[in-house]
Amino acid sequence: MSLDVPQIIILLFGEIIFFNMLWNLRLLRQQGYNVSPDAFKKFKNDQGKFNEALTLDVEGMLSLYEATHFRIHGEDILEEALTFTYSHLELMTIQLSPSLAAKVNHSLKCPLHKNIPRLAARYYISTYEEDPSHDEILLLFAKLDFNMLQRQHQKEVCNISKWWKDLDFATKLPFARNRVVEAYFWVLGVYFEPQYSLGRRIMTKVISMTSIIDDIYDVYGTLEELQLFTEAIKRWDISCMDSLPEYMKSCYQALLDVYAEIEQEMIKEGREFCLTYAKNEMKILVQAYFDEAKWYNSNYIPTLEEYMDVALVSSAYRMLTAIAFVGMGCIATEDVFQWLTNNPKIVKASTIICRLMDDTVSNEFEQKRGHVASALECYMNQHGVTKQEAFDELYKLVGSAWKDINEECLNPHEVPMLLLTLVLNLSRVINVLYKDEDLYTHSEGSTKNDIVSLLVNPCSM
Ligand SMILES: CC(C)=CCC/C(C)=C/COP(=O)(O)OP(=O)(O)O
Repeated sequence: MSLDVPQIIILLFGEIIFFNMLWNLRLLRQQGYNVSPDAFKKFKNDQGKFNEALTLDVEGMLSLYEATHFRIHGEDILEEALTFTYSHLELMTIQLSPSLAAKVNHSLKCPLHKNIPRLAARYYISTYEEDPSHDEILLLFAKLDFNMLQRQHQKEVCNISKWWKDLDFATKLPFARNRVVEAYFWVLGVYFEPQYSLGRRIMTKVISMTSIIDDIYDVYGTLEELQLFTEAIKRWDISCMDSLPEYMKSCYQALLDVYAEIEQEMIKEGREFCLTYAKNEMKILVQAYFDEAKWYNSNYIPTLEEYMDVALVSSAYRMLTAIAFVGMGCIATEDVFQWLTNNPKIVKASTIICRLMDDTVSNEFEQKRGHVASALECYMNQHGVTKQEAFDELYKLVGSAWKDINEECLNPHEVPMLLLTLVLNLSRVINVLYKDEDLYTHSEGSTKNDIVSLLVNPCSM
């Protein structure tokens, strides 16, 4: 390989400059500072391509790759940098030491920005330990902190599992998914810090109930039964239980009980106003579930636009955002809930990521079992294209939604960043659970491993 002068300069002196710039971009963007990526232009050659010499610096390439995930709309240079780094890093792994290859593969599979923070921390502790230059004290504190908090998480998940077992849905509703620990894992992705224990309890219970309700609509209920169920939830009154078929009664009762429990907690905090918003989001969600059931029962395939109007709601991510805010204490004011009700861009983006990633990976399984046409079928039917073409188009929409999220996380923010982080974290959970397949429903493989690493195995001391 012949190198030109700028390439040789990069080789000799560039590593430090290269490294610093990449770290800075990621770290500053992470903190909301809108720094420009234009400085990367100097790493391009006369043909406007990234200098091949950069590939000699694997750590630098990895940092550049990680930084590209913070790109916003119009940042073509970061788009090119992503293609450049991804393709080279993928090829390079065979020549690297096993530990560096593992690190690169891990990043390619799940970049830092799109990973669940608690999983990223657990992984980082283990790779940091392997680094011979690690600081012993720092490592010890990191492990102690991880293990102490893990003990708290273990107690929480034990208590929630007891509640779940007492409901006995495994016997009463055997067609439904039984996923309370997976639901808690989902919530750990949203907030893991010790002070959000109540939020985790509330949110895990709501996800577990939503999972059952989703299966009632998707798998089991007849249209007439679903109409009764939808009306009962909209009226939110225990007397409606009499009108429901037997198998729905225990679910309806449990749903009302969960929200009554939330109400008691909110009364203690003087934040009863949350309940109106939280219940309203659940009512809007079940109406969307019912609309999809009607489409399915009449074999109707909507256009993508028509489908998305309903399916973004049925992704449940706006409802879940409201529930996540309920557990955040006084920072989640009534104005914040009002903001959420107006479907802000960042929340819409997270619902797009949730819906499209779910639809593209669950498609075959769900269609075989019987399910409303997914975004894939809607797009294929509307545009007369192949499944792969539809998949590519929908993935572009997911990429665009991530840029919206990144943009909305830049300063200044409409609502506190602490709350926007929950929306970002919800999107990260989807990226982990719905990347290649539906790992929430089929949780026996990598989800089980992730759950074991967060909730069962402490860091070895
Ligand atoms: C985000 C929440 C509330 C999670 C609860 C569990 C759930 C409904 C997962 C999606 O299941 P699915 O893939 O069957 O969803 P859908 O039927 O909407 O495609």
